[in-house]
Amino acid sequence: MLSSTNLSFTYPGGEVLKFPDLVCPAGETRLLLGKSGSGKTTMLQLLAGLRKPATGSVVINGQNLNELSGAELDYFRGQNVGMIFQTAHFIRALSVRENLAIAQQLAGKPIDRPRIDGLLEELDLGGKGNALPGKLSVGQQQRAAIARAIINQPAVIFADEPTSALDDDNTRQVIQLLQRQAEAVKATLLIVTHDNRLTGIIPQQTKL
Ligand SMILES: Nc1ncnc2c1ncn2[C@@H]1O[C@H](COP(=O)(O)OP(=O)(O)OP(=O)(O)O)[C@@H](O)[C@H]1O
Repeated sequence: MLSSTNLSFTYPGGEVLKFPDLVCPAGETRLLLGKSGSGKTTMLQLLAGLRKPATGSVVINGQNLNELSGAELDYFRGQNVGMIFQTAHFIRALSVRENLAIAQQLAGKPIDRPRIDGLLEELDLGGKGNALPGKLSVGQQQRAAIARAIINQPAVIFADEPTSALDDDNTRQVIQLLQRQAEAVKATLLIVTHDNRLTGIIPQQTKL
């Protein structure tokens, strides 16, 4: 469950950016749409607690993010929020499997090897656990990024342009996987996109 009320933000010297209120139940997939520069990435950063709003509040799973200190917020994010970006960001010197293990440790959880291997298997990466992320194809990297985002069974998954680097086949596959995985852990899935391939298949949409 994710909700936001009265959010606004101002970059130094910039205009006030005001954002629509959101109420996203557990299990919902919603697109965040808007033209370039409208504030999609900024809103995602506010919702994920990566930036502090000038006004307003964000509530994830009953927790108002404004009430958390910096360290508490980092810990809360590790446990409750999964993030996927346009291109995947991994620790390059570590294998795919170790990248997932670190994500579990950062959330204060014990390393769960069977969950890691099961998830990789499910995302068609069963043979790639020992590979370095840089040795994977772009589509495989995006699936590994999905694995890392959901490894801790977050309440909310934020995806910022997750399909813009992918061809049609990989786009369809990645979105289906994301939705299936979000449903499996009953997460809210919020996708920032320009991608017209997604607007036809995901009816819940918020426009900036
Ligand atoms: N770090 C920053 N410092 C100052 N202004 C910024 C910064 N990041 C974004 N902005 C400004 O804030 C506004 C919203 O930017 P944002 O990146 O959130 O838009 P967006 O909708 O995600 O754009 P795009 O689709 O092009 O990625 C823009 O006017 C942008 O110029």
